[in-house]
Amino acid sequence: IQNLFIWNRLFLLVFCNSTESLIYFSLAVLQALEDGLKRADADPSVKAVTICGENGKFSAGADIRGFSSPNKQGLGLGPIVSLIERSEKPVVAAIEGIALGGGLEVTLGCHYRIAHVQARMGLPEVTIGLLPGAEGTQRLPRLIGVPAALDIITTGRHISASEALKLGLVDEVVEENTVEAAIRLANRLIGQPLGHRRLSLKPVPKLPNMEAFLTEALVKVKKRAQGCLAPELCFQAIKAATEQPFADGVRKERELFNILLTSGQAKALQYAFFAERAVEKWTTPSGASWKTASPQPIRKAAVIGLGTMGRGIVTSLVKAKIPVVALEQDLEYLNTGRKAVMLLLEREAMKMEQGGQTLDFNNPARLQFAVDFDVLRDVDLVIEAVFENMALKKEIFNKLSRICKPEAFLCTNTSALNIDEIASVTSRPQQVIGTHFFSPAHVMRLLEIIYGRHTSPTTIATAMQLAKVMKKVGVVVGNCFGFVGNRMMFPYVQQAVFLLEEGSRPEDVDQVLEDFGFKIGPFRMSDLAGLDVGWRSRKDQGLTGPTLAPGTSARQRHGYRYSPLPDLLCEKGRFGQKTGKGWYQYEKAGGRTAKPDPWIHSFLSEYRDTHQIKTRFIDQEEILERCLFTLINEGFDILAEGIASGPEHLDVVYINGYGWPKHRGGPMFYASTVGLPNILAKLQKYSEIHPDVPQLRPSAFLKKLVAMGNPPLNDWMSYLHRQSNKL
Ligand SMILES: CC/C=C\C/C=C/C(=O)SCCNC(=O)CCNC(=O)[C@H](O)C(C)(C)COP(=O)(O)OP(=O)(O)OC[C@H]1O[C@@H](n2cnc3c(N)ncnc32)[C@H](O)[C@@H]1OP(=O)(O)O
Repeated sequence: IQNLFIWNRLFLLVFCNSTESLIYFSLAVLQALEDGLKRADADPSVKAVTICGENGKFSAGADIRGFSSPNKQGLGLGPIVSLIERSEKPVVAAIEGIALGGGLEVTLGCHYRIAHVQARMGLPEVTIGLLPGAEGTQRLPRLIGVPAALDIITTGRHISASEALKLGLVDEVVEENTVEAAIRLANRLIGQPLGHRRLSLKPVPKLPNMEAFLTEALVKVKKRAQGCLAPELCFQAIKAATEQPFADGVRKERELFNILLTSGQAKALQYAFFAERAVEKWTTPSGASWKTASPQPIRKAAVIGLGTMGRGIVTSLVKAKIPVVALEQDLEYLNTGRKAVMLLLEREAMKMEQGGQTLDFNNPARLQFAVDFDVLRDVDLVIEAVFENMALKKEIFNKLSRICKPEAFLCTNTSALNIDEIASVTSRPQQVIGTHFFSPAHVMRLLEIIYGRHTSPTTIATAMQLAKVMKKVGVVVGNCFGFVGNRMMFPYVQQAVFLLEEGSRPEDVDQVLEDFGFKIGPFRMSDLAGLDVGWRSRKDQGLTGPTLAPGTSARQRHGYRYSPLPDLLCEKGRFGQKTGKGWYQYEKAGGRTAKPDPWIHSFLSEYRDTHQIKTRFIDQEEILERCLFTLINEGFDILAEGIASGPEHLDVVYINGYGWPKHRGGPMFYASTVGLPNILAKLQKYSEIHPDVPQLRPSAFLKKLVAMGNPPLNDWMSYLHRQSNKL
């Protein structure tokens, strides 16, 4: 696993691992590192040591899977870092590619660090629910000071070599061969004193107002953490470095690390890390798979429609360096859209400049605006992003099918519409695919990729590749109303509204779900998205509006419970933030600060009186269970129907597109922690109380899993013998 060379009085320790392209520490690597260091120390012919990675990558840190294995790999790294630091012979780290987590902590034990100009460094442990537990929380503040260490450790962000140089994290940045530069430096250092380079012996640089700084920093860390434990414990470990000698700080670090390691949050976050990577390996029930399908190159793309979604999609494509044509129906819409896109791009360019990057968008070869479909003749891929109207989308796709070159891919940005119906008006249904972006599209990471009955594996692979280039998480799902995300969202929002009928207020329901960890509760979310969006869809479905059959009961549709509350609000022009009033009131139309609205409270009382609904007190447990368990229940149906190929797909969708708290691992992971028998029992209870709500009736798949003894989440799919896509 490790190559050790004695070469010209220099000991070269090379991390390498024959089976993985990334080097992460297994027990064997740690053991070899320790043995190598001891050998170098004991051999009088060795005068200096250089540590580097194989194949141009230093190390991705500890093997994350090891944290949930019984012998907890990686936990022995701290003493090895100390061993490096104590070495009487100069040790130089040659950082190429990445040095993350334990990888970077190893370099902190080294006496000098040289990085390649393209190297990235970071301590991302916080993102997997941990802290840098190999003495990193004690060494980093000593090296670069408390504010910078706090930022790097509590956010887990990666930093570039040039930033690392500015911060003093590395001593030198080189453009050529890093290992040779490190060897040269190590040779120069032979016989030089090393005491001042041992970080454990250095004091933490003082700040004139350390106490006030830490108090303020803690408030910020907690606010950003939104219920996640790791950032705060990272903070505590760094604080210990400012207050205690190194050895005591290390003891505190270990204590805090163990709290995190045994917390459910670390497990959930590590599950989320692997889930995100698992969804890249997509498959469909018909046997198409990432293994056999190859993406086609996208050299030029087009976006049709410059509304909110289109603007964000254009911005994402420009940022991904894909030349793009932005198309609108007429010059007036085009000019409005162009202004909005340019504004977004200017803001993005400013953000990127702060990170030392540039964004070129004033070049017509990169970004072109047009009203004529003829400009689409040479594009490789079109993303249609007009509003949700089947007739309009079909008209556009028919036109695209005639104008675009035969090999061009046609994508529709839709949140619920039938991909097959849209594809049916083209002569190339195999190249039609749904790409459901989330608003704002240049910010949100999720891209739901929906294959239709005829979509080819190449088309899916191309859409997935596009997601990757746009730095999004693509999740391949089947075609059904609402796909995965919105389909699971419908029962959740529906329960939230039913709870209002029964006695809750919007702010009560939102509070419970925000305390659970959602970024915003269902009512704040509806106000943000606009209540008119759902209203239009319900009118299209004939659930409300002029097409509703006369005499239809106000609170029933097709024999099931229905709440007209959102329709009534829309009829009063309360569309949410955009009109300054929705489930909440806002300071003005377009305002962002939601305030509970006494008008809504009396409107709800009147409504309950009119429909003779007895108001009752609804506790937090019921709010949480009814909202979350119906969402999860729908998830089990989705899995049973083969709309998604595993629970991790649903979890990745929810974490990246719906503000589900990542430290709870996603809805299906959460279900596995609550226990499927508990979920089933609660759904049965609520379903008996509300027999007219089919969404509360437990999914057959959930029942089956409980009957099979509540197997672990990894095994769920093996209990489905045959998957079939409903559409
Ligand atoms: C008491 C002492 C305690 C602790 C000491 C040390 C703690 C740690 O070091 S914790 C680990 C810290 N490191 C990380 O969090 C890095 C995680 N990895 C990444 O961020 C990325 O993988 C990457 C930036 C390193 C590379 O990104 P990319 O090139 O996009 O590749 P992938 O993400 O697709 O990864 C490829 C492949 O490798 C697996 N993998 C990556 N890092 C780890 C790891 N640290 N442990 C285990 N596995 C890792 C990843 O899952 C992919 O696997 P598959 O190909 O099977 O999907």
